[in-house]
Amino acid sequence: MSVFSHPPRVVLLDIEGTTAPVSFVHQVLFPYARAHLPAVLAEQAHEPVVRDAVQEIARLAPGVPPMEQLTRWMDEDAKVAPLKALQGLVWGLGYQRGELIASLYPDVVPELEAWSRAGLVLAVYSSGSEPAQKLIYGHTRQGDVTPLFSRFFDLRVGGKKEAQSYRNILLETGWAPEDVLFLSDVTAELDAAAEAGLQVCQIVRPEDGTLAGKHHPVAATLPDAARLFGLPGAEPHA
Ligand SMILES: CSCCC(=O)C(=O)COP(=O)(O)O
Ligand SMILES: [Mg+2]
Repeated sequence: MSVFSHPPRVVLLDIEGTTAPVSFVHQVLFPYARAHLPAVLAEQAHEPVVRDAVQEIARLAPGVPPMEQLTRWMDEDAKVAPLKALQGLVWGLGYQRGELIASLYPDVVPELEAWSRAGLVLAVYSSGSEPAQKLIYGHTRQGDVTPLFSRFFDLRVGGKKEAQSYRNILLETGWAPEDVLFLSDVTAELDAAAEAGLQVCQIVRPEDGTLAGKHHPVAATLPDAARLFGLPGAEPHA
């Protein structure tokens, strides 16, 4: 039974650590981007995504060679738009060549399908660029699951640790804050979303070694979150 009085109508989902294993992002996606970025930057300099990213790098880090700055950001796991745009471009090539296939936690697709069937609105908010989000959900081991999602939000609405970003999402969609449940593994993101009035739940995946915070409800899987928040589930609720 739910301990919450207002069942959410919208579920906004983080990706890394919430729907996709941290190990997949850090041991497969990030190294793939690191290996292929220099060639893509050199060979596709004329592409608008590359041109815009290089311009933005020059604005953010004047005088630093683009690849040097990108390497710094990758070392820091910085969530910056030009890096995220270029990583998305590289991953696109990887999925196209059949060198990448996206891994999601096993509970994710069945649960999202159950939520979608029940009429919940599903949306993504990740630091990964919108094209990168569509790629990951478009190339999962279970096939293309992008149709489950109505909206895709990335750093263009702002950083995930800032309350204003969540307010921007509410403004853009017209969603009422209390109707939206935000799921993430990162407590600072949940703090920001809660400040904007959203309902929040931390996804603490034991296999990722995520540490549970003290201030928000915690669930180990999406079905656990469904039980906590009174959402319909793929698994019958006890
Ligand atoms: C689109 S999958 C790669 C996600 C990514 O680049 C990243 O930095 C993780 O961000 P998230 O906000 O999903 O934790
Ligand atoms: Mg995350």
